[in-house]
Amino acid sequence: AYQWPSQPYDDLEDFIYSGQRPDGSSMSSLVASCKLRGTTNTTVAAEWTRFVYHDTSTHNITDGTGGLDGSLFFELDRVENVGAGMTNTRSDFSSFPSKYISRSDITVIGTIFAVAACGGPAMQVRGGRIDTNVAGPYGVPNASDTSESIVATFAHQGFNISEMIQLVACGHTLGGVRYPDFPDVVAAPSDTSETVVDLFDDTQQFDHNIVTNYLDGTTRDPLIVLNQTMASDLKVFSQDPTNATLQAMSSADTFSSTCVSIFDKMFNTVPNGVNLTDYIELQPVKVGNVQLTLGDSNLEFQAAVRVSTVSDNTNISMYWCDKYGSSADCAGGLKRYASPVSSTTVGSTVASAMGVTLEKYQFVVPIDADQGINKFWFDINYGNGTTAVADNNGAYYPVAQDEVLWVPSMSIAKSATSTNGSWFIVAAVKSSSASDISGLHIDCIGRATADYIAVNATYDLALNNTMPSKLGYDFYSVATTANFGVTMQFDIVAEASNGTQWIDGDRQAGLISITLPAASGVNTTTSKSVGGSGESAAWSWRHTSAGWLVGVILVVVAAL
Ligand code: HEM
Repeated sequence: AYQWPSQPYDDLEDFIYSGQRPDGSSMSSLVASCKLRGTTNTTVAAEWTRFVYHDTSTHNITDGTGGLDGSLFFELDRVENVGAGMTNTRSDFSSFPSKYISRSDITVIGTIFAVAACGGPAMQVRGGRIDTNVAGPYGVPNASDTSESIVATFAHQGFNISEMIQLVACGHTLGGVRYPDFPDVVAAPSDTSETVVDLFDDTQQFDHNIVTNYLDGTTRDPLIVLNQTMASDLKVFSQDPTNATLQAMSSADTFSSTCVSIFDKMFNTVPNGVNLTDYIELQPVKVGNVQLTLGDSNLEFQAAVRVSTVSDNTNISMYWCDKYGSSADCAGGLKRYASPVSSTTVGSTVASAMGVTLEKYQFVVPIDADQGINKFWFDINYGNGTTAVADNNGAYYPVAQDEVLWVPSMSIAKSATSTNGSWFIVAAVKSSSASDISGLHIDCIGRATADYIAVNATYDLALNNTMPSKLGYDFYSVATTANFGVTMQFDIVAEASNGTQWIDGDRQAGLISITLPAASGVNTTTSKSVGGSGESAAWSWRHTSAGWLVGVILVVVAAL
């Protein structure tokens, strides 16, 4: 069962289903509602879907090289990749790769956002693709290629004739062919400064019209009915003279299920040696944005919990145990709890296609430095008679350490207008441990760079005497110098002389300038029952009404 924390799963899951980066910038919204690209009559979704196939195309099934590895980002000057759609897509994707989500993962996730945005199925994908930083071999078929050459090219990529037909039909249900990129196919409009896209079928939707129109002879597909030298879809489809492959995908349902399975094969076309993650499933309750840091007069703890299928009556509380003092680890049953400071509706086009609504509840609470926090969990009252406790399968959500903490409020974001500027990073180290610490550094990575190449760098932090100690912490800082691009993620690592390491991991420099709402008030309870869900510090059960019943029985048995 899924357990938090779990990278890269956590970041992939949240990006796929929330559709956005941790700082709120949404990739999914770029394609939502099957949006048209600018003033053209093709869609952003179509451009993104063409892009994924062209990255796949460098795969060589014989020696296992190439495939989805992000090489396409360096191949757009090739004739096989001509078209404004390709450069638009590269630019759309460029700010979203992150520590655990590669450029090639973004390319795949972009396609599932695209398909779902245009009424297609919600597809599940894996993560873990590894990017190359150089162009790969040539490999995309050109419309002018002979039938034999097109078949051989797909075979080289690992697709047989029927899979080739399926892949082309599933791709060419979206978008079309544009003048001026393909003047040999599409006739020039009267005003040649315009972009005209001749669509493959009459709809912008991800639907089976591309198939039925071909089968009943009404197709308008420009790669079938226009310039016959360039009639690549005709060359592809007529490899099966009986049309059995297209017949088998000529209903809405069979088209959808065939495309899910052939796209899955395409998405998993990666170089040998790349181990993809499991399929990334939606977690009904997902914890994120967890951070313990220093506020003005207290420590401050933040966490967000994303919950599906909530209503206006849904009520959520965060509970936690102290780390120090007489109530450490909820001794005596003492728990603290607070309400969220805000909530936001999130959700990618994939979540919408699944019919799921997602709400992210943000918690910000003051923590007394003498009490600390060692674990937290959530009590959810859905408001419809159902309650649940989200406690990480009984393990609770741990707060790993408080020896070294990032302080975003004292750190400084690089200038928004400069791509080159540095981030000023401040870490707080417990004064009681400071003398024991033999090394303090940050390991940084930026993947959203101007040249698409990940930048890694490590910096030592030095004691900053201009920042007086407070709340039992000393302050250390460093100004980064490498050009990490739009966002940077880092781990702060402190090493004690006895070899112990304390890590404040997976911090996001992109969160520096984000102002959080004021902290909520903190309540305290020693009651065994939390919010009617039967939760207690000593034991817990997570299952809604049935869990509550089991809880009542256990309480009765315990009382006897
Ligand atoms: C024989 C193989 C293929 C050939 C020769 C071919 C050729 C083309 C051409 C010439 C265009 C017009 C591009 C433009 O004007 O920007 C196009 C568009 C497109 N292709 Fe393919 N294609 C092939 C296979 C595929 C596959 C396998 C997929 C995806 C699975 C795909 C997805 C798309 C999409 C979505 C568009 C529309 C792009 C837009 O509207 O901007 N194609 N294709």
